[in-house]
Amino acid sequence: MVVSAEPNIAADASVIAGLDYWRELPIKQQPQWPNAVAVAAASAKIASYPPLVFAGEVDTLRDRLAAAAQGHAFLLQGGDCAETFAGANAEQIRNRVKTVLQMAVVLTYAAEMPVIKMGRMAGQFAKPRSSDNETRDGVTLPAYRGDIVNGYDFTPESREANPERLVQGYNTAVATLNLIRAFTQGGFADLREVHNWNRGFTSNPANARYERLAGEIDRAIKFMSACGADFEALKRTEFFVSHEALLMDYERPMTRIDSRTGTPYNTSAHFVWIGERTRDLDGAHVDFLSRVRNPLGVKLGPGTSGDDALRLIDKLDPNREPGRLTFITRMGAGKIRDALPPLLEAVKASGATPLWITDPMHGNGMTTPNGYKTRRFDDVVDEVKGFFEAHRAVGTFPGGIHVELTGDDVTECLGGSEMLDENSLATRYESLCDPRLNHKQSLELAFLVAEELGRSK
Ligand SMILES: O=C[C@H](O)[C@H](O)COP(=O)(O)O
Ligand SMILES: C=C(OP(=O)(O)O)C(=O)O
Ligand SMILES: [Mn+2]
Repeated sequence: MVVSAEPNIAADASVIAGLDYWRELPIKQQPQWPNAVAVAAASAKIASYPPLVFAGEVDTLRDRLAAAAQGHAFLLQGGDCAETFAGANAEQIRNRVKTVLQMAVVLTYAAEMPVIKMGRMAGQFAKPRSSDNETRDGVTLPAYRGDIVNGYDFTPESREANPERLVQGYNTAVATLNLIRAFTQGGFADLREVHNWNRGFTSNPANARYERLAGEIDRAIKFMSACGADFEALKRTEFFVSHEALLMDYERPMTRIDSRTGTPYNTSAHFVWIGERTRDLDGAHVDFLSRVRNPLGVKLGPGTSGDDALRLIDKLDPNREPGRLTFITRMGAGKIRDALPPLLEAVKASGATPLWITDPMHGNGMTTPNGYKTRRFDDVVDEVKGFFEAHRAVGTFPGGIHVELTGDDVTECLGGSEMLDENSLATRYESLCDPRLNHKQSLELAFLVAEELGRSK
């Protein structure tokens, strides 16, 4: 990746060779591609395309996350469980960006600190699955693994992994990121406008409980305005993109040597994370990601021991670099109060200071009798509360939230102020994988997290 007229710094041959060492290691959750030659051709094509992000932006994000790890910023990470190619249209991208911006205003006010805005966007196309296959009415086909691998339609043709989708994934990520940059740099993110959208939400009698906080923000903005604050600067905002680094035939060709430093960056996103199912210490994903400079996340489920966390730190952040490592805990509302404190204690005792954030979605899944994967809004909120309680008890900083959400009015999660029930799930269930908070549920969560942030001060 040539980024300047400065002399290019080449990577050591051993660094480049190391980027392929994962091929020697056990690997999980990869598709059964029918045609290895076509996969190699697609990966080579992707490798020849421009990076999505510049390494300097990735470094900026690392600095921002370092501030969060030290208790001076809060991370808001959100977006679809599985982005789709069809969903990469102006309206749906706008709604998601808008939702994250609206949540961020509320959280910024409550936390009294910067909120780092990050989408599960522009690359969240590959899914790990509990089962390799899906059976419907006695017919068994490969599971849907995300649009970058195969189609959702339940036919043998659609479910076969198709390497052309790798290139389509790249192109869709490019188009998505381009629009995100346009929205967040071009005036759409204007603080006053975003706050007005929130007034629309709180003026609904169902959300009266949040009216007081919205009123306070209103007064704060009027005060800033009266003082002559530079609202021009507040028309733009930083926005980072992230996804689970799962599909190696995409992640490897997107990894390039930064000409400024001679070190590898995964240029498919600013931030990538390793999922709960692929975080084996001796596995391919951990090895590969240990070699890139991006800030990394690792999902930690309820079975994680203190020792597991410490060994992940040693492997992924041996130099204890501020902002390098984020632990994304996803314990489940019923387990977090028991499972999280010992982890926090063990890591704290080691002297390491990763950023801790909560994913209150993935430990709270359930399936309704009529077959919908869903989550209860109350469980999501309860896990967030348990996260804050655990950090308060141990004296560590609850540094952010990671949520599956959409800006659309879907009916995928139960509850919230609209009180969605099991019968309403069928009305507008669009997720191809896990259920997302809809626009209103997302805003409501932001107001509830704001209350917790207030308590933590
Ligand atoms: O998003 C996370 C996983 O991919 C998802 O929860 C797996 O779902 P499954 O259990 O239906 O395979
Ligand atoms: C697969 C996911 O989560 P986890 O690895 O925590 O199960 C996800 O974030 O969509
Ligand atoms: Mn998910």
